[in-house]
Amino acid sequence: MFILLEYRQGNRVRPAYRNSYHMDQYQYDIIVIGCGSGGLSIGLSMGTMGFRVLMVSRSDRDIGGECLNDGCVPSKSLIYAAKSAHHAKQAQQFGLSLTGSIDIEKVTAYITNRQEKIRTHENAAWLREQGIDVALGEGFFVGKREIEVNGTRYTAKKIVIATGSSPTKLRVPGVENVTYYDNENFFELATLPKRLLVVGAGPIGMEISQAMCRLGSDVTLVSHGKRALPHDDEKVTAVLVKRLEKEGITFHFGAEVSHFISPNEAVVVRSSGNAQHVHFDAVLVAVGREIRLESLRLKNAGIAVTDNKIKTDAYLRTTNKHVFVCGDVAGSLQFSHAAEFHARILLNNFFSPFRKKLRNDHFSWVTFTDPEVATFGLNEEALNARNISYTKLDHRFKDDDRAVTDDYQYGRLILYLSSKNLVGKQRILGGTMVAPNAGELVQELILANSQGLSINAIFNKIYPYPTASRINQAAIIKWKSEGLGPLAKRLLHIAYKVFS
Ligand SMILES: Cc1cc2nc3c(=O)[nH]c(=O)nc-3n(C[C@H](O)[C@H](O)[C@H](O)COP(=O)(O)OP(=O)(O)OC[C@H]3O[C@@H](n4cnc5c(N)ncnc54)[C@H](O)[C@@H]3O)c2cc1C
Ligand SMILES: NC(=O)c1ccc[n+]([C@@H]2O[C@H](COP(=O)([O-])OP(=O)(O)OC[C@H]3O[C@@H](n4cnc5c(N)ncnc54)[C@H](O)[C@@H]3O)[C@@H](O)[C@H]2O)c1
Repeated sequence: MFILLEYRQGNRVRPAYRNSYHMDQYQYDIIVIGCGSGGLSIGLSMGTMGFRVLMVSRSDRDIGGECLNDGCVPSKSLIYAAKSAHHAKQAQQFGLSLTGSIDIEKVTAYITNRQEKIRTHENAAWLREQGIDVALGEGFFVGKREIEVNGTRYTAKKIVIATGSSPTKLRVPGVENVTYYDNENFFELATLPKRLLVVGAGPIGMEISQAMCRLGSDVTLVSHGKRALPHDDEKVTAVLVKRLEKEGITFHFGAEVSHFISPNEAVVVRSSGNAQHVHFDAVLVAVGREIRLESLRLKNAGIAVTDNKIKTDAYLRTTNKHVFVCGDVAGSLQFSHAAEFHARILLNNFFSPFRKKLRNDHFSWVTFTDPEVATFGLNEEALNARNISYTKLDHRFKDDDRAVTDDYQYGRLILYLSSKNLVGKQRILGGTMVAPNAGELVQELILANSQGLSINAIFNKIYPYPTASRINQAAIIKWKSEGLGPLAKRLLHIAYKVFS
């Protein structure tokens, strides 16, 4: 029933018609507060269907949200620049000689240029061309179905809050004296910090640490957690950490910055109590996200908040039945595609009597380090918690021909398979991979997982040799052949005698 617009691909959309059926009691059919990944998905889809849509953004530059302005797009552009530099250095083993060093201003210019390309279809004028009204300013509630922006009030049948999240600040003594970055100012770097201290080993800390190390910074990473990427499989993240250590990053896990002695010196204390001094020129803080709700004046709309989170039901509906949440502000998984997924659920529920709940059982994410870490479906903890029986495949890449030619024999794929059902069908319940381009390699596994396909869909597929994704089939073939018992082998021998 609904069309989810692929706005990031720059499709031009014009409403096929403006709806003739107006709910004149309200100025708009829908108001969306926040024009990031979630808000744009909802607003553009509703606009395409001819509904009267008002989108609210703090400013024109804020359209595109964190993903375009301070998140995915600048970080992936930075990673691309760093990867190019890394590959050039790698080519020295084949006789190429390199001179010179990275010009960070050129890297920053590249990042800005990529953002501007996307901004051509993520800005107020473009949205208005699509027939969507845009109000620029901080939006807040003044009633159950009414908001105010810059002194003007607007009403709508439904309102969606898609206001995102903000970086958690590091609050330790002396922090006010250091050169402090988080994702909101990091991508405008004017100079390359010679020594960069990164706090936090989540996806931001890991992706940016590697990129900056490859661009020439001496990177030290300090993280509370005992390991990197706490939401991914430990065995897989250990492979990544080993690779990054080889590239020159120093890790301090189970540790925190207790205080800064000077603008260039931090005291790092391990959970054992041992303290160590770390010297740096700049600090990048990536210790998670906060949801800021004060400015929305939610009380005016009867929207309840618990533990600084908007109270919602499984359908992303707040305690005000006309108001919904979408994206990071929902306080669930915080990714651009999670925000798009929320938008799909809301759009479905706006138009269908068969309402969908938010369920993350088939969700996936990728950390864009090199190698990438890709995770999808249910992990071991979730399977055990739900008492689901499973078989675990732990497949190494050491004998994979493509891993040999392209030098990534360290790769690893973990898959969780269901038990056979009554007709002998086995499904992929979840998995994780660490390898170059793992995010692309697992796509067929994600399809099998989300569509409930049998593992035979992978087993029977003909893969061109030597595509990297043959590893998915290799894991299943290896497991099936190891499972051949004496009886099965005997039957095969008999069949061979009889039929050949
Ligand atoms: C460095 C970094 C890298 C990332 N990389 C990835 C990645 O590779 N892949 C991925 O899937 N995710 C990634 N993410 C996460 C992703 O950026 C977010 O999950 C996503 O942008 C959230 O979208 P959203 O629509 O919920 O919120 P946002 O994109 O934050 O949009 C919210 C918008 O609402 C506006 N707003 C807030 N309050 C108001 C108000 N009262 N009135 C008007 N406007 C308001 C804000 O200014 C903002 O423009 C990354 C994040 C960071 C920080
Ligand atoms: N590739 C991607 O999809 C991608 C990339 C970047 C960000 N994101 C999204 O953005 C979110 C935020 O990323 P993030 O990396 O900031 O957060 P995170 O919550 O994922 O990780 C925070 C890290 O900081 C550590 N930490 C917390 N407090 C600390 C302290 N005081 N001292 C030292 N370490 C501390 C934690 O142990 C953890 O390692 C992610 O959860 C993800 O949803 C996604």
